[in-house]
Amino acid sequence: MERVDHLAHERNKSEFDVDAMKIVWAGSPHAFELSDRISKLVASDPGFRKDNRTMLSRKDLFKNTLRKAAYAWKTIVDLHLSEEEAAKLRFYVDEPAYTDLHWGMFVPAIKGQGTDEQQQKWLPLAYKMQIIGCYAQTELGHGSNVQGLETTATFDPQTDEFIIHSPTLTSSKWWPGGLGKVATHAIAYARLIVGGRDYGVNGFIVQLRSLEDHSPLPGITVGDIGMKFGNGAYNTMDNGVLQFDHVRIPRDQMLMRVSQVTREGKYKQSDVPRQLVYGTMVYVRQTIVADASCALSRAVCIATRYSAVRRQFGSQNGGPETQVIDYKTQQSRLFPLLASAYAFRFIGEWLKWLYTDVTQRLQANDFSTLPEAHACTAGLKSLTTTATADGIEECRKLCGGHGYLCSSGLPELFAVYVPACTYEGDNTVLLLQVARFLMKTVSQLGVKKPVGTIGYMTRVDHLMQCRCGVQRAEDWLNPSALLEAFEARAARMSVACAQNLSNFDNPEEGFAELSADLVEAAVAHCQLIIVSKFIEKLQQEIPGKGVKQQLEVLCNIYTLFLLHKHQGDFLSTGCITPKHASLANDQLRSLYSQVRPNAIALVDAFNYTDHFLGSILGCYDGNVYPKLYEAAWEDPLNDSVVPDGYHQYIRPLLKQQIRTARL
Ligand SMILES: CCCCCCCCCCCCCCCCCCCCCC(=O)SCCNC(=O)CCNC(=O)[C@H](O)C(C)(C)COP(=O)(O)OP(=O)(O)OC[C@H]1O[C@@H](n2cnc3c(N)ncnc32)[C@H](O)[C@@H]1OP(=O)(O)O
Ligand SMILES: Cc1cc2nc3c(=O)[nH]c(=O)nc-3n(C[C@H](O)[C@H](O)[C@H](O)COP(=O)(O)OP(=O)(O)OC[C@H]3O[C@@H](n4cnc5c(N)ncnc54)[C@H](O)[C@@H]3O)c2cc1C
Repeated sequence: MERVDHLAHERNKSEFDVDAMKIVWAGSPHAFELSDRISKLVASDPGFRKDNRTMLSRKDLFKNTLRKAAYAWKTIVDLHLSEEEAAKLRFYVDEPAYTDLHWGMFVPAIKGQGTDEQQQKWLPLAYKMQIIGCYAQTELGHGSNVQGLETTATFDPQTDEFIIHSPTLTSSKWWPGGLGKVATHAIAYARLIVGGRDYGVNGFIVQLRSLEDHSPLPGITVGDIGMKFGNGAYNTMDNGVLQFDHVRIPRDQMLMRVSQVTREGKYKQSDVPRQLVYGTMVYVRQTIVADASCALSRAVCIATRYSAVRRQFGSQNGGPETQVIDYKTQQSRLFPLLASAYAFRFIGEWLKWLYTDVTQRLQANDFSTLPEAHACTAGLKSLTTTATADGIEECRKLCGGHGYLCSSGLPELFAVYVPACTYEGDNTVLLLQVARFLMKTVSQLGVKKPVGTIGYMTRVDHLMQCRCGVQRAEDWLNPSALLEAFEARAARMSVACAQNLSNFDNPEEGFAELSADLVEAAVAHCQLIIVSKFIEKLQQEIPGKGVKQQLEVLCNIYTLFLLHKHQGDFLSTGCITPKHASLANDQLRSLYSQVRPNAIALVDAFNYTDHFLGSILGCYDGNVYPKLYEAAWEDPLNDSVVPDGYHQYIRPLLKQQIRTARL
């Protein structure tokens, strides 16, 4: 049967080279080729089917995830896939699994915090998956407050071992992914106790399960913590609980890059900063920022295609009704999310560069950029995951009633995504870290020159009193006007917080009292980073007909949308006047009209397969209604015309009503 493209008329409207945009989105021709090839490989293999996920019981779902993970590994080995290809395969398989924590946290923790000898011993085993690891930091009683962890690792000089112990119920490890049912080993974080002295939290490699029959080793109590939010969704993951009862491990299983314990029981701190114990979190936060654009673009692709298919009201003389994408309200909700997906893509790329840079510096014992890397990863993780989780839910609403169906793909996407606002650092707690960094920067102005993402603070005197020069709506398209408005707002909010803080005798009390304002200042700073990196990206050469113009439109939408949404900040700090705000809004409306004919092509540029999207509403050909109709009949509830339970619960009720009616 010939495949009809119901969105062809939309694709014909586009004003730019979609193939060139696909390369910009992927990052390079090589990244595009890789992504395209692996996504098609996964989509065409029935072993990676995922359309029944929301209908399975937890046990069946979990077993199916184990099957897929093993099948993915077999595919990687059989096809001799490179590390890069394997990572893409995991991405397109699109099912959270214990392997994420093994590759995403266990391996990086050993690499970042292990000595050379430790890496040589453990990494080959982990690379071949002869051991499977998890990252066991969080406890029942403490997640955010890492220094409050209670698990102990006490050095026993008699036997040259550490004794790992959970002294209280609240010290039970709680949440680690992969721990519940799969991991054979953990990087367990525990308080290091040597000679009766507490040296704070450190990582230890602890074997949990037998490599022969998978039973927990003596002293280990381990299991799954139970069902989580949503059908399917993150329930493919075995988040676990773990208690240690005086479990002994050899001394050399303490990760010793940051600090060491000698055979004689002496504690030694190396010259790398203690914060490197937190290094794995910095790495993962950076990957989470890159992932935000993937999750948001997926939701936006579904909502954009469906908005072009869906018609409601407005028929004239019996003609077709209006496509809902043509309503200005729909555009004002959808297009900023489309622009955000692109903005997050580019900030993810930049953050990857920053992370690589800081890692190289750390290897050369240059720790100078670590505080900025921590502030950027923490702040951008917070900002992008919050916006993405909210954006996915907005996309569901943009799809009306059908968005609430699991077959739209949006409920599961939301349920899988939303814990990103909590894991790897609660988003508010992370913004407070950014705020601390900003307050330190302001307090050191004149003493230490701010560089990198806080470089704008060198012009603080100008930014405190500059006036916006915008006179006509088009003036808002000038990148300098936009940048200055965002810089002035961020600088003024930080300086105001710093001034308010100075009124407190006790700075910590002041910080706690003003924390809500500090979080807002941190948001302003992080938004400025995203805006400025988007603008920088556009200063580069970007090949392809009309590609750069489209990106300029998206950059302006992203920036002016933020200005509109946060106009309270911009007005109260005096960075702009109500007239400027109103002109910005006029400009935004005109930008929505410019993006409208290109909307479908802009989501096609993500190059997602129908398998990856997992959504009837977002399917490439836009043939939504027949597919929805067919899918309904495939629901297990429709296996029989008369439901199970009819004789037990419906028929007696109906009969009883007949008797009552006769009375
Ligand atoms: C199929 C086959 C496939 C094969 C191929 C496969 C390839 C596969 C690849 C798979 C990929 C999948 C991706 C993974 C998926 C993820 C899944 C989700 C996992 C989720 C895991 C987790 O969820 S895991 C737990 C995370 N749990 C937190 O996230 C706790 C937050 N809580 C804190 O993070 C701290 O506790 C908090 C608040 C800072 C206060 O810490 P505190 O009290 O000690 O600190 P203070 O505030 O006193 O800070 C003291 C000084 O340290 C500075 N500083 C603080 N942190 C710093 C840092 N990180 N780096 C540098 N510096 C730092 C600070 O700036 C101060 O500096 P200064 O003194 O100079 O001012
Ligand atoms: C799906 C999922 C997977 C996870 N995987 C892992 C894993 O693999 N390994 C692992 O070790 N952990 C894992 N975690 C745990 C996760 O890292 C923690 O839940 C997270 O760091 C938040 O900590 P918390 O739960 O203690 O939140 P809490 O700190 O208890 O937060 C509760 C509330 O208090 C607020 N709050 C806390 N402190 C402050 C403060 N100082 N100032 C202002 N407000 C504050 C927060 O903003 C939040 O609103 C996972 C969690 C989830 C949900």
